[in-house]
Amino acid sequence: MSDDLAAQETAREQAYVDKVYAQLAVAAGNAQALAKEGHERGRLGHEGGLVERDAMVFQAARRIAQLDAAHEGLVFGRLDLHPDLDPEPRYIGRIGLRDAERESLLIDWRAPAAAVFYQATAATPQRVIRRRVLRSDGASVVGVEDELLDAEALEETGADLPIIGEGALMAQLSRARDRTMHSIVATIQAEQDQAIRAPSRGVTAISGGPGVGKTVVALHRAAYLLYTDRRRYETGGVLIVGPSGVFMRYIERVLPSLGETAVALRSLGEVVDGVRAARQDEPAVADIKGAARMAEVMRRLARQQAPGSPTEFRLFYRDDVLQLDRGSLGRIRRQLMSQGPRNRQLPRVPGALLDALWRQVRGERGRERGRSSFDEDLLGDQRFLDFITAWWPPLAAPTVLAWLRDPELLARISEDVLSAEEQRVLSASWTAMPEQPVGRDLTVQDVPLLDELRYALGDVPDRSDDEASLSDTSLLEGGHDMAELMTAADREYAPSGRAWAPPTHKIDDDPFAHVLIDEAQDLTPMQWRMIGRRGRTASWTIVGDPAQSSWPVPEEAAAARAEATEGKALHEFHLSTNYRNSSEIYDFAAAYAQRVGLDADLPTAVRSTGEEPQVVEDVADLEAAVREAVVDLAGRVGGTVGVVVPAARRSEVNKWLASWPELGEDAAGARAAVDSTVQASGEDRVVVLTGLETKGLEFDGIVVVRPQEIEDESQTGRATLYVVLTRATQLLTTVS
Ligand SMILES: Nc1ncnc2c1ncn2[C@@H]1O[C@H](COP(=O)(O)OP(=O)(O)OP(=O)(O)O)[C@@H](O)[C@H]1O
Repeated sequence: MSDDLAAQETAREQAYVDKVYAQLAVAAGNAQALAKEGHERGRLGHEGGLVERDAMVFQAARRIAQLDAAHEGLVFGRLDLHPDLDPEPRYIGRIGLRDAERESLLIDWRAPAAAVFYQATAATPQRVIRRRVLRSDGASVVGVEDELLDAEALEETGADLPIIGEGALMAQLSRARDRTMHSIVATIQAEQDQAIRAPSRGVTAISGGPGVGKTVVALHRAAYLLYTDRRRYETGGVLIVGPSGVFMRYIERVLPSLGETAVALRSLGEVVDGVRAARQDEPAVADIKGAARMAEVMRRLARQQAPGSPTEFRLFYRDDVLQLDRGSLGRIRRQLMSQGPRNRQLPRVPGALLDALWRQVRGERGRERGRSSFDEDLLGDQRFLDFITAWWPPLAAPTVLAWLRDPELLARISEDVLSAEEQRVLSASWTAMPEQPVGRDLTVQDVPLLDELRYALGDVPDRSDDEASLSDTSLLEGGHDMAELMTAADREYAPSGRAWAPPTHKIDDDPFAHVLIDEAQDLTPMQWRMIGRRGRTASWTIVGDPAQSSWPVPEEAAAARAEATEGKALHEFHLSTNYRNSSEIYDFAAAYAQRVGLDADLPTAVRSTGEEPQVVEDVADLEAAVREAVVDLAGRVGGTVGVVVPAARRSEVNKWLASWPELGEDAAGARAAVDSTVQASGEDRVVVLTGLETKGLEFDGIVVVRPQEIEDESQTGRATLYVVLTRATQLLTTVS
C-alpha cells in the first residue's frame, strides 16, 4: 500500500464528509428558523400561542444542541456491503442526516441499519466486504483505517476497495490518555455492541475484568436507550451512578459528545436530590455505616421524640384543666406513627390532640359550647399552636441525622443492633456534625442513611393535599410551587419534570425510567437500598467486577442488590478483552491477583508494548526513588501520570511533587488532586491519588508508592491494589 493511495482515499472521503457538513449547516439553519418562528408565534399571542411557542422553541433548541454536539468527528464509519445488498457505501455517524431529497446521507450509529458496522467480523462478515473507520480532526479527515471482512466477496465482485491502515482499534488503543474518557463510537467491538444494544427490560448485568470497556459500554448503552425510546427515557429520566466525583468528571463528556445531554450523572454522594457529599469516611467507619442493619437504626431514629420537645401540655378551658402528660402524649404519638411516615401525619396532629383534650372537658360550660367551638377556640389559641409545632415539628432528614451527635441517643436506638465498639466508632464520626448539616458536613457514607431517614420521615404534605385538614397551613412548611418554575414545554414533554425541571427534592420525584450503576461491586447494602428506591419501576443496567470490590461482606451486598431489583428478569453479558492495559502490565496485575488469592475474572489484553512493569525495591530514600520514577514516566508518555499512594502518605507525597522543579506546571495538577481548594485545570498531567480514588480511571503511566501499605490499609486492600495495578495503559512502576 502506498502513501499516495492512502492520501487519495482520504481525499475521497473528505469530499463526502464535506457534503455531510454542508447538510449539517442546512439542518442547523432550519432549526434556527424554527426557533425564530416559535418566538414570533409567542409574540403574536394567539390562542395556545405560548404552549406552541414553548414546544417549538424547545424542540428547535434540542435539535440545535444535538447538531452542535455532533460536530466533532461527525462521520466516522463507512461500510461497503455486497453489491446485491446495497451498491452504495453506507456512512455511519454520531447522528442521522438526510439530504434535500430525503435520501440518507448519514446513518445514526444507533439505528438498526448501523448495527452491522459493529457486529460484522471476518468470521461472520454479514455481507460486509470492507469496514472503514475515518479519523478526523474537526471537519478534516486525517486518515482512514480499513478492515477487509470478506476477501472472497471482494475478489468475486471485483470491487475497487483498497485496504488501508493497521486497523482502527489498535490505533485508537495506543493513543495517549488525557483526563477524560472519550467515546469509542467508531471502534465498538462485537461483544460490546451486544451489551449496548440489549433490549431494555429488567436488569442488564455487564461483567468482566479490568479494562474490558464496562464503563464506556454502559455510557453508550445509555445513549442507545435514549435513541430507541426517547420519550420514555427523557421524560422518566436516566440516572447514571458512579463511585466518585472525580470519576463522574472523568466520564462526563462521553454522553454529550454523542449528542445526549438529558441524563443525570451522579456520584454516590450525590444520589439524593439537593445533597452533594464528597468526603469519604475511614474504612472502619464506612463498613458500619454501609451495613444493612443501619436501616433498622434509621427507622428507630425516625420515631424518636425530637430532642428538647415538650413532654406535657396544660391548658385551662372554661371550668377544666386540660392536661396531656408524658403517658398520654406517648400513646397519641404511637397511634399517629402507626399510620405512616411521621411528616405525613402533620395534618392529623391537631385533630388527634383535640380528641384527647375534648375527652377531658367535663364542665357544663365547655360541653355546652360543643366540639366544633372547642376546636375553633383551641386552634385560635397561640399556646396550643405553639405546642403543636414544638411537639410535632416538620422534620428534615439532615436535622434528624444530627441528633446522632448525642451518644446516649445512639446507644438507645442501636441496642441489639450495634456493638458498643461500633457505637463508639460511629459517635466519633458524628461529633463534629452541626445541628443543620449540609453537603460538606456529610460523608458519602452518610448519604444513604439520610435517604433512609427521608423515607422513614416522609415529605411534609403540600398545602394542596386533600388530606390536609388544617385550615391554618402556616403551621406547615409546604413545598414551593413548581408551576412557576416550569415552562409549558417542560410540562408538555416532561410530565415528571425529570430532564428539564430543577429538582424538587421530593420523594415522589425520586424514581427514574432507567438506572445505570457503574462499579457496582463497591455498593454497600445501604447504597443498594438508596438506589433501589429510585429504580422500582425502572429498567436497570448494572456494571461491575467482583474482584475489584472494596466492600468486605459481599453476601450482604448481594442480598441488598437482589432486593433492590426484586422481580426483574436478569440478562447477563460478559466482556472478555482488556483494551486498557498493555499485555505486559495486565499479566503483571493478573499474576498478583492469583498470588494473593483474588477470585478474579481474567480478561485477555490485546496490545503489547514490549515494556515490562518496573519493580523498584528496598529504596533507602523514598522521595528520591519516587521522584526518579515519576520524572521518568512523565518523560516517556504523552498523556497523564498517576502517582498512587497509601492514604496516610498522601499529603507527604503531594508536598514532594510540588517541590520538584522538573515537573514544572505538572506539579500544580498534583496539588489540585489533593487540595480541593485548588482548581485542577484540564492540562494537569501528574496527579496524586489514593488507591480507592483510582477506581474506574486510567492513566498512561502509574507509579505505585509502597504497594504493601496500600494492601494493608483495609480489609479489602488486595482488591484495591489489584485495581491500582490495572490503571496504566503504557507504563507501570512500583516503588517499595
Ligand atoms: N471498543 C473500544 N475501542 C476503543 N477503546 C476501547 C474500546 N473498548 C474499551 N476501550 C477503552 O478501554 C479503556 C477501558 O475501558 P473502561 O474504563 O470502560 O473499562 P472498564 O471495564 O470499566 O474497566 P475497570 O473495571 O478496570 O474500571 C478505556 O480507555 C476505553 O476507552
